[in-house]
Amino acid sequence: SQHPRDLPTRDWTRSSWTVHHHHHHPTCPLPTDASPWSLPPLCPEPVGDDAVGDADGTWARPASTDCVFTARHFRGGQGFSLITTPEIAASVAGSGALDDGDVAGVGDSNLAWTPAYEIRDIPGRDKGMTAASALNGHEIIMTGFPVLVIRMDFVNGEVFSEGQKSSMMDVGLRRLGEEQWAAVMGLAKMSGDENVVLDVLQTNGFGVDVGGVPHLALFIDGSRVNHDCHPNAFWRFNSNRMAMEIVSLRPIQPGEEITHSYAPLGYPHADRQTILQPWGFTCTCDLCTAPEEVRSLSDTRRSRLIDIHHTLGQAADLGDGESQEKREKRIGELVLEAFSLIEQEDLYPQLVEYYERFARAYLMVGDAKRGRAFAEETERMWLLFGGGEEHEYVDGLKALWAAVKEAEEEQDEE
Ligand SMILES: C[S@@+](CC[C@H](N)C(=O)[O-])C[C@H]1O[C@@H](n2cnc3c(N)ncnc32)[C@H](O)[C@@H]1O
Repeated sequence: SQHPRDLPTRDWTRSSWTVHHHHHHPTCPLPTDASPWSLPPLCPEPVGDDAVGDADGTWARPASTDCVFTARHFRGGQGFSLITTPEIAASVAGSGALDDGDVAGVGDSNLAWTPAYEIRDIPGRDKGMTAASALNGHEIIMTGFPVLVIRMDFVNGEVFSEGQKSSMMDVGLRRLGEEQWAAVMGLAKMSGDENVVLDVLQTNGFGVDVGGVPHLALFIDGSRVNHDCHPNAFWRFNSNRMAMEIVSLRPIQPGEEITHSYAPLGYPHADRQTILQPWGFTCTCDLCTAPEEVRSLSDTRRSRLIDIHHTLGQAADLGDGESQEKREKRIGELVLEAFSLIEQEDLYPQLVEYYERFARAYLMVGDAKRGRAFAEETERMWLLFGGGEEHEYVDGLKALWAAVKEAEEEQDEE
């Protein structure tokens, strides 16, 4: 994990949803028609340091070894290549995530539709995304579909040699045609790695979950969004639709640059720099270039907010031996202070996480009523930021509601 310490902040800008298998096909095609892959998967025999071969020279490819899968027709011909295990590829194919039928904006002939954004030159940052017209808060600015999705362990592991990885990535992209190849090669690169596709992926990849497993996803337009520590947008990924959305956090003026934070929100300056190191740039956003006294005030507030998060996580020990009333009062003070800090730092998206902290702190000292109230707020924020009922924290919320019910039952018994 990139987190420099045990920090509370959920990374809204790097969020993702996992594949749920509740897609319904309107028709029942023959099994042989069901495969979305337009080419046979490419499954080379791994020769990396961690590849397993048999001593007697015979070799059987382990079932969970990565292959290159390609769907050329994906999203009206954009095309899509996936480097992952056959099991995960089968779950993606079976979930209907690659069908174009019910994906808005694909395949319909609404020529009057114009995107809400433009890709433009931004001084000092090469290219960036700007608003084509005025936007409200919580508007979907862009829906993007990946050209390439690669299993993280394939990239980081040593089952395949570096040469094999490089050629598998090349093949995956080449199979999408000259236009997509050129578009990807034109994206920002930072490391100068001789595996150019890997360099592009490290500079522009979005960490997403597919089949509950970490993958890196590459989007052409989505790659042009620059980082800001006080962003006006965030992104989310829905693996049921293989779609990434960039969503406004607040009203945006026409021509204003659209940004999201590559790092989780809420960290002080030094931590942010550490987190951003893998991207290889020094952040020039307003918060990072603010006068020293402004920045240090912001850092103080952020550090204090993180402290409160830790303290509330151990609310069971808070004012040990004190009366329940005193402990609830102490929690109430910390909750109010956290609210004020979140407002001053404009960390509104962080509330989704802090509300759960507040709920759990109250439950820990046996205050089921306040616990329930903050659980409701947590759920409301998840629906808002997750984009509806299909958000990624469904299981987490179930656990939270179970804890609320347990506390309520205990109270009834008293
Ligand atoms: C994912 S790309 C963003 C789009 C990029 N500007 C382009 O022209 O394709 C990431 C790169 O953009 C630049 N960048 C993004 N946010 C920045 C920021 N806040 N300050 C300085 N450079 C930034 C860095 O060069 C970084 O490696």
